[in-house]
Amino acid sequence: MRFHILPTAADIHEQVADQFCKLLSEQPFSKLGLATGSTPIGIYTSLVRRFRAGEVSFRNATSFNLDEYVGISEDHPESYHSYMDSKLFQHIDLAPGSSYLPNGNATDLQEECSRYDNLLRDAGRIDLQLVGIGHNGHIGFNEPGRSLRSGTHLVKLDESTRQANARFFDRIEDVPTQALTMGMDTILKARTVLLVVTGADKAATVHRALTGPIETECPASLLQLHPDLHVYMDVEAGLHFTE
Ligand SMILES: N[C@@H]1[C@@H](O)[C@H](O)[C@@H](COP(=O)(O)O)O[C@@H]1O
Repeated sequence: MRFHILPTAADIHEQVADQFCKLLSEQPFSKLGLATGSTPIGIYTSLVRRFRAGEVSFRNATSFNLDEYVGISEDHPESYHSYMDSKLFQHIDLAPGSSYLPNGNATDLQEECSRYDNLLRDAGRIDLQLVGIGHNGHIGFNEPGRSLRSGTHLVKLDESTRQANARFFDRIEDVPTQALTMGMDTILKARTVLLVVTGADKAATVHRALTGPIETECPASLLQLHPDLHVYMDVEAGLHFTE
């Protein structure tokens, strides 16, 4: 586990974008694991800027997202399809058909989970997996519980997750109650995982996840088992690691 505690979130955005650019220049056919939420937005902004400056190309890359809500359409402004399109995909040269997200509107959600797992299996290991962390220690939408699932699966979102994500919706009632998420096994199989955490409100969560017991009640704690985990925190999020 390598810790990078940086002065500001902006520093993290640049360093993480550097990692993506370095990988793509060395291995243009890389498989990228992408995340949503507010934390990675600055990383995507930096990648778009570097693409426009001719510093990076995604032409030969493939991307897989961690998760998607169930019950809102793909073109809903808060769907993760819309998020990825507006923050990254429509601004870069990733080839059409090379970016994958689970389909939260599939008529048969179990079949959709199998389809996504088959795509992931056929693609092989993800080279660089970006993840954030929820306040309750979730990764993707792998919520705390007595057990965790290895593959892509349907989850009932925690009330605390719905409350946390309510800021993106008009009303709490509009926040979906379910989602599809990549499972922990797929995340842990990625060659390199970049965990990005910013803000004082996540300090206790990330400290518990990375120094506490490995337990399904804190899905992010399983990242302790990963052989190439890089943790990027700003000083606020990294508070308990430096005191
Ligand atoms: N499914 C996403 C996660 O992938 C993300 O890590 C988490 C934290 O989001 P934020 O970065 O907005 O705090 O929220 C969502 O629930």
